[in-house]
Amino acid sequence: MSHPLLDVRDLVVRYGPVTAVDHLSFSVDAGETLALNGPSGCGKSSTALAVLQLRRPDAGEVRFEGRELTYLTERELRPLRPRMQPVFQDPYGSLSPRQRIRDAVAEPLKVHGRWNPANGPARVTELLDRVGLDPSCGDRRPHELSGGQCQRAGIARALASDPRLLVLDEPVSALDASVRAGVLNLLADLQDELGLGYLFICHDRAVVRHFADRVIEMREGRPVPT
Ligand SMILES: Nc1ncnc2c1ncn2[C@@H]1O[C@H](COP(=O)(O)OP(=O)(O)OP(=O)(O)O)[C@@H](O)[C@H]1O
Repeated sequence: MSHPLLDVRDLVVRYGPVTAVDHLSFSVDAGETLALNGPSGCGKSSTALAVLQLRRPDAGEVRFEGRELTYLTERELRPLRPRMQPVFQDPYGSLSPRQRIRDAVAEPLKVHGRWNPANGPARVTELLDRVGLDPSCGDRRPHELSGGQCQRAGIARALASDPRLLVLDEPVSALDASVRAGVLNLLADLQDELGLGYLFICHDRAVVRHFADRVIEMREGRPVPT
């Protein structure tokens, strides 16, 4: 039986007395972009963290490729984590400042036991090329790249794990308007090519309308009619 790539039912995230996500349900298919849109504090990032199981939800179900994640231990989650990758807002903050870009992109291959000294370096160069970065960028550190280049490097690192779902938490919000379109076009091309599902979190309604197949408008942890 076919199932959505990601199926979230009645998700609840609380921080003490604050209910950040209040019985939210949605699904994302392969090759589809679902956007969560809404003002600061409406629960978008809390939803992203709960989907990724980086913060365990207080209630609800998160099914990824048909498998319920909320009951799994960290050990059981480990083999699934490469398949659902985050891309965060701050391109500099999501890469280690001392690590060369080439090593940052190679790291997931090494961690997941897919590094082969014979073709690993070529795979890294291929990933850099796929996100529109010159191979020379691989020798630099994050602060030696522009914000847009750095975000592309973060996307290359996410792709190194061969993900099926990208959780994109405000991926272009820290970028100048002039480089935003380039990164969004890259994400659209990657989706077409690889059939990736995107959970796209963005407070900018114009960007969301342009980029997403479907939009959930959120207020206070809940969907509101658009
Ligand atoms: N670690 C935390 N501890 C306590 N409260 C938190 C924590 N993280 C988020 N919150 C609260 O949960 C609610 C939802 O926050 P969340 O960051 O998920 O919203 P958001 O829509 O992503 O906002 P932003 O765009 O500003 O990041 C807010 O009221 C916020 O103050």
